[in-house]
Amino acid sequence: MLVPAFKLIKAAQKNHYALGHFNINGLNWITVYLRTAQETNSPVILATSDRLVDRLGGFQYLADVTQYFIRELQITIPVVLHLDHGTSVEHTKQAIAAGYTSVMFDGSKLPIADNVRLTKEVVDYAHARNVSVEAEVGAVGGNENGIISGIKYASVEDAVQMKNTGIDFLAAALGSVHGDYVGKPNLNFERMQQISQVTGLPLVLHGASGIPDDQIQTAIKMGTNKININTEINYAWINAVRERINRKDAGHEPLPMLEAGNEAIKQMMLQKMQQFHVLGKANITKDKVEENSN
Ligand SMILES: O=C(O)C[C@@H](O)[C@H](O)C(=O)COP(=O)(O)O
Ligand SMILES: [Zn+2]
Repeated sequence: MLVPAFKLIKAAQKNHYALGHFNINGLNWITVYLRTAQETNSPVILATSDRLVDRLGGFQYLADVTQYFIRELQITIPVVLHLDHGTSVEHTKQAIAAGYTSVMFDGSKLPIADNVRLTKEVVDYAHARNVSVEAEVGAVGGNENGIISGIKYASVEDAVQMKNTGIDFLAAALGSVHGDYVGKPNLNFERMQQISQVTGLPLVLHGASGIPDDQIQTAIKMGTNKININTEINYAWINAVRERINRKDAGHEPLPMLEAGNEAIKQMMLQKMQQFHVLGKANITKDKVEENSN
């Protein structure tokens, strides 16, 4: 069942766990995520990063193929199809028109006034169509050739301004980095808790690959209810496929190689969902979804 994130994120907030947000990098990712979430009776967020949407086939293809697999694989757990790091208001509208049930508008590179104004436009458009919205304040860092740059810690004031747009969840950047960390992550948990308490919003942790378990647990305690994972899943896939290809008996059939990658995605996803305490939580959220779907 494809659903918006409204009820799922509220259930996570109320019950102190985090939804897993897993990025799609090809069709295999979609089927493995759906099957693993179904097998474990867990709600799941499938996300496509705006920077990759065209290369993956476009919004309509991604929405249609996800719906197709949900039907064919008889998936009954709640599934959110989310636009990750939407780069423009126009793209969030295109994703919604294609059937995405949740969108992120990423205005983190803009001055806060512009970020707030454009996010509000997205919220008005999305909510009128029963689609949930994530926004970002501060900026998540990036790793470019081993050099970390672009980290900007979110302020409480910016978070409050963003809350007033009516968003459903907030990526308050507090020291996390997309891709590999150099040294230890330096997250500001005190600010995280403050933003959570002052805004009352469920928080989103981007760049969660490579963050040690104790910090993930602290983030959940401080109000994080959605955790984004991409890099670690991709490394798991790459390493498994590489190992399978390099075997002496590798042969020439691509499928066993891809299947080794699928299994690695599954194991990493399971590990993350266990860490986020979301395993088996589909019923809490499913009841809420059904209760509120009219
Ligand atoms: O790579 C993308 O474009 C998606 C990621 O930014 C995702 O939103 C995310 O935050 C995952 O972080 P990672 O696990 O450090 O790649
Ligand atoms: Zn991200």
